Amino acid sequence: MTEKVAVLGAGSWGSILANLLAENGQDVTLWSHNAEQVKVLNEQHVNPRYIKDFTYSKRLKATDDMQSAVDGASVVLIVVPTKAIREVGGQLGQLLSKLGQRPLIVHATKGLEQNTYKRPSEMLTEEINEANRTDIVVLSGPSHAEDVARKDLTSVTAACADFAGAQTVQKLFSNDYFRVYTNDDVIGTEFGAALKNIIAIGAGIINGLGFHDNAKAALITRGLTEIRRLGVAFGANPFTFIGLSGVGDLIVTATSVNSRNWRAGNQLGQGKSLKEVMDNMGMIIEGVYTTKAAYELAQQRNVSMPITEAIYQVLYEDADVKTAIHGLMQREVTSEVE
Ligand SMILES: NC(=O)C1=CN([C@@H]2O[C@H](COP(=O)(O)OP(=O)(O)OC[C@H]3O[C@@H](n4cnc5c(N)ncnc54)[C@H](OP(=O)(O)O)[C@@H]3O)[C@@H](O)[C@H]2O)C=CC1
Ligand SMILES: O=C(CO)COP(=O)(O)O
Repeated sequence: MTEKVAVLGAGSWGSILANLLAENGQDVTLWSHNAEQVKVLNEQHVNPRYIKDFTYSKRLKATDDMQSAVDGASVVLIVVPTKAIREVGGQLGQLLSKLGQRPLIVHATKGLEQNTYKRPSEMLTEEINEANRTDIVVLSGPSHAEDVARKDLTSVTAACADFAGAQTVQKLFSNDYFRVYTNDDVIGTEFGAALKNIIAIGAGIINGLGFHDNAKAALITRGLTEIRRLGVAFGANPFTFIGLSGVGDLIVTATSVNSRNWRAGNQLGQGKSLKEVMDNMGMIIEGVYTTKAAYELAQQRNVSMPITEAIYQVLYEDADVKTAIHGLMQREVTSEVE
């Protein structure tokens, strides 16, 4: 059955997920707040600022009018950076209330809100009335937009407390190159998604400093331990962290030159300033913001996250990268298994 889907956010990931759904035969409208980008998408089927050398499906329509995208949609997919979730979610909530609609809400955003430390699904719960949504589903996992664009084989997770919601998303997105698993652990899925970006920055720093595979493997493994620690403190299922939205996403982000977080860390390791790195990226580097949120949250909850703390010192306290990484090796020795 063809579903009417609205995709809100036309950056790298939103535009490629919208394209995938259009290719799957869904009736998709992609909303962007940028009228010029919409014109180019509709007339030339390209989105060069975000995905280079790629032609989008002619089935995909774009608009800068959120109401026309959302009107009649049974599914709304939100793919904007964490810092824009409240604004876009709030606009959506008002529209759905005005239109009297109750769609399935899906999001693919990876981060935690500054100061409140809320997960994207918590923000959406607050911004969209219960009467105007069925379930909220999180779509997450190892999935670089560039790889999905070229139809590399990709597997991800659809997480929802209600199995039916996760299953709807599974059916909607799955095809012969994009395989969706279900999970009922929304908390673990969102913590894994947000926190892996911190470790990816660390892995980039390690590379930029000239360290090799041993250091990378150790950072990823111990990084996963502290991601799990914080997630479990908030009620996550520990097994989620050995799944696609946990270690899967950590591997793809902490080992790939396609990762914006890894590239940011790599440049920091090579001696560039954070400002220089952020000015040049042109796309969201979620890990920079998540590091601050996770560091503060870990302090508040008394959860040990030494790698996050070291990255925080580099990003926010102007610590020397080399000293911060060596500091991790000089801590008191301890047991691996908790
Ligand atoms: N890229 C990827 O491979 C993947 C990304 N993600 C996650 O998806 C989320 C989005 O990332 P991604 O698409 O890569 O980011 P990009 O930086 O590529 O694009 C962000 C998009 O959001 C738009 N946007 C930003 N603020 C607002 C706002 N207030 N209102 C409306 N639109 C806004 C931007 O518009 P403008 O052009 O005007 O700035 C842009 O179109 C992130 O949380 C990321 O971690 C998840 C999996 C894979
Ligand atoms: O989340 C991602 C892949 O799963 C994208 O990571 P980056 O934002 O680091 O590019």
